Amino acid sequence: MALISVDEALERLLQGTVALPAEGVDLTEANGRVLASDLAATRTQPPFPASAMDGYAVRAADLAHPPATLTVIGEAPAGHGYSGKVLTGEAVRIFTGAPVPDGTDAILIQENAQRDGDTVTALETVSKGQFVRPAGLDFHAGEVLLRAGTRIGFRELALAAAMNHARLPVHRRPRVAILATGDELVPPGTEPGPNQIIASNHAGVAALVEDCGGTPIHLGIAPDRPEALNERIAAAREANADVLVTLGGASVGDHDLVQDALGGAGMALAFWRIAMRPGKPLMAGHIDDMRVLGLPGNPVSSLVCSLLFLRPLMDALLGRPPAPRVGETLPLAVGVGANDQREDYLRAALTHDAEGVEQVTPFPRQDSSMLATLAQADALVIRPPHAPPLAAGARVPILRLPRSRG
Ligand SMILES: Nc1nc2c(c(=O)[nH]1)N[C@H]1C(S)=C(S)[C@@H](COP(=O)(O)OP(=O)(O)OC[C@H]3O[C@@H](n4cnc5c(N)ncnc54)[C@H](O)[C@@H]3O)O[C@H]1N2
Ligand code: MOO
Repeated sequence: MALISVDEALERLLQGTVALPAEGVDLTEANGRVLASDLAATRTQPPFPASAMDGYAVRAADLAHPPATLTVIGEAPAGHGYSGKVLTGEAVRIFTGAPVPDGTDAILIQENAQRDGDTVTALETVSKGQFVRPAGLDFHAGEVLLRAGTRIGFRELALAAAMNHARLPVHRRPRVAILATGDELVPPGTEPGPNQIIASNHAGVAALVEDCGGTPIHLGIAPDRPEALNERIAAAREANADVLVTLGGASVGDHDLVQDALGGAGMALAFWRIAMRPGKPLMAGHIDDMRVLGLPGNPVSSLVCSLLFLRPLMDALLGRPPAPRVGETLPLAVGVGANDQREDYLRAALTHDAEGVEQVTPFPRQDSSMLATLAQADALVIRPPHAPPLAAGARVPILRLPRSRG
């Protein structure tokens, strides 16, 4: 089978993918979830003209020539309000958030007022509307403020609460079963045998699944035996996985048994082997409605392919619009050589030159086993197939890597 392009592979992977059904969750459980329908305000906020300051509700015209003394006829704390009408020469003691009483049109802040028993003297003028939040300043009932496909974060959560939604319609979280394969692998925290290494890919992929809003299902490490693989593939189906991610065993070696096992379980192959580095042996298909993504075993390959393929698949399952793969370009700080037929994703550092212009430096060594350089990288430089050599200063497409603070 010939190598297919990254774009073609993405298209085949996402073909026919529909968003998972909606479910209702309490606001307290909604952080990180993706809205399944548009959300409109059920109320107007603020519902009444409200004071933005502690002070006195006044008629601005009364204070045209300070100092002006007014009679304090009542009090309006937040949550209560003053029910009477305020006439000329009168004021109401008011606190932040309280409804502005009838007849008043501005707030005199208490720092500019002198209280003396039943009277208050304004030391400054105020303009009409000063420190008054008109009704609906924030939003009006019926306004759609959050769209389907929006990922709920701390800001959206507070807004949904203010709109008086106690439960939110969100897409069910994609369930992603993750299966590491290979006799050479032992779990982190155990002592490897003489020819073994620590399995790392499942941990990174599971974290990415969580970051994308999915639930990882850990299927452990299957040794290179067909029965062991068959057993774990069956376990993925029993766990109702929406996606099965296999790690390793995707290439052409005698011990790369994954594709055979998946084929035996009824997988319809969408593609195998793509024109990408790292990630050549990537494979995709489906067993009934369970998607299958066969990631290459090399650690950097599996994580870069997760970013480029698993992330958009998760977005599609969550009803989110696909993020553009390429968009930004930056100047190279150093020259790069010509590329071959595989689209290359080079781990790179972002820095600023003397003029403060951001620039990108690909690391000199790009072996797909080197996880340390992936963790150090700020971005991936994308080199299209057959790209010519480029000198320092040439602009190249980049993909910023998600980074935790710190
Ligand atoms: N003759 C050829 N050999 C290889 C080709 C090829 O086209 N012809 N492709 C190479 C490329 S490119 C890649 S990428 C690798 C991927 O092969 P597999 O997907 O079959 O991966 P494995 O052989 O199982 O493992 C490769 C490498 O990664 C380590 N590994 C595997 N799983 C994990 C894990 N969960 N955590 C950490 N490390 C893992 C494994 O020990 C190997 O070192 O094939 C090339 N070969
Ligand atoms: O494609 Mo492999 O992922 O070059 O190492």
